[in-house]
Amino acid sequence: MATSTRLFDSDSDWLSHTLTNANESLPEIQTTLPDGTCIVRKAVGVLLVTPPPNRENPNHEALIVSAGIHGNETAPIEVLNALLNELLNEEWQLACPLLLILGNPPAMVAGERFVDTNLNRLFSGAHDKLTYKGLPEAARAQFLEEACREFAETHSQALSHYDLHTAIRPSRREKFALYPFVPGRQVPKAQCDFLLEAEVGTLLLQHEAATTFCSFSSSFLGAESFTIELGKVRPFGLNKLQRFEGIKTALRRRFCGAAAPIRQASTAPLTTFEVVHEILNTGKNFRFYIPDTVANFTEYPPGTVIWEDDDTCYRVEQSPQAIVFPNPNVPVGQRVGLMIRPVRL
Ligand SMILES: O=C(O)CCC(=O)N[C@@H](CCC(=O)O)C(=O)O
Ligand SMILES: [Zn+2]
Repeated sequence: MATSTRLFDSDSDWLSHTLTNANESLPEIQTTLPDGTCIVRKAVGVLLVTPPPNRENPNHEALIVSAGIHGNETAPIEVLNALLNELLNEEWQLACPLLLILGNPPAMVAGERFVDTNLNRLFSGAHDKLTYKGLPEAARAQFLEEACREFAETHSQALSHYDLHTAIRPSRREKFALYPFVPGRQVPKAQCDFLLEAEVGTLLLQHEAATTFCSFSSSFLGAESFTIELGKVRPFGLNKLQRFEGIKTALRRRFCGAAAPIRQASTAPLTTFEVVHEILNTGKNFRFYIPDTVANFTEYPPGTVIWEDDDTCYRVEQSPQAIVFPNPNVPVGQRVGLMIRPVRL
C-alpha cells in the first residue's frame, strides 16, 4: 500500500535516488504535488504520474516513456529526469497519465549495457525462458511488463510508448526510430509528425515481432510504440544535452497536453526504411564481415557478402542494403545486426 510522503531525499532527485537504490526492493510510496498531481513510486526507477481527476486531457492519451533499458545509454535518462524535475518544480502542469521508467538501474550504476543479460531481449514473455531463470534482468522485465499492463488497463485513452535509447556505433542518420511489427499495422500520421517534432527524421519498419520492450507494448497492449535512437552512447555527464532538446521539447508538449505544432511545408518528411534481414549469431562457425567500427546506415552494393556460416552465405541482392546495429559480440541466437532498404510509406 502506498504511503504519502517525499519520494526522494531533499538533496536528491529521481536519477540519484535510482542510482543510490539500484539494487534495493523498496515499497511503493506516493506523494501529491500542490496542484493535485499524484506520483506513485512503484519501484526503484518506476513512477506512475497522474494528473488530478478534474484536469482536461486534451489529447485523450496516456504515455509510457522509458529510458535506461540499456544502462550505458545515459542521455535519454538525463532527459527524462530533467522533465520530471521541471514537473516537480511546478514549471508546467501535467495533462495526461504517465508511466516513467528507468529500465535497468544496476546496469546504469555499472555504466554497462546490461549486467547479466540484455534486458531488451527479455520481453513478450522471453523472461520466462529457462536460460534466464534467476537473473535480475528477467525479474525486471516481468515487473515492467506487469506495470505497463496495469497502466494500460487502468487508462483507456490512446496509449503511446516511447523507449529512448542511444546507439553504440556512430550513425549516418543520427536520430532514428524503430516501429515494431504488428500484422497489418500502418504508422499513424500523428506519430510521424511527433517524430519529426522531436527531430527524429528516419523511421525503420521492423519485419517481425521481437522480444524488445516496444514489441511487447505494441503487440500485447495495443500501444503505438517506438524505440527511438537519439545519438551515441556516452557516460553520465559527457552528453551534449543540447542535441537532445528536440525530444525533450516534444515530450514536454505531449505531457502538457498542448496541440501539435503546425508542420512547416518546408519540413522534410520521414525517410523510411524496412528491415529485409535480421542477422543472427548462428554459432555454426558464424563469420561476420562488417568491421566493428562501421557507422549505422552504411550502405553495401549488391554482391557484398555480409556474413556466412557452415550452411548459409548472406549476400546483398538486387539493390543496395544498409546495416544498422552491427555487433558480433552477442550470444548465439541473438541479433548481430539488421539489413535494411529504403521504402516509401
Ligand atoms: O547500437 C546498438 O547496437 C544498439 C542500440 C540499441 O540498444 N537498440 C535497441 C533497438 C531495439 C529494436 O530493435 O527495436 C536494441 O538493440 O535493443
Ligand atoms: Zn539501447
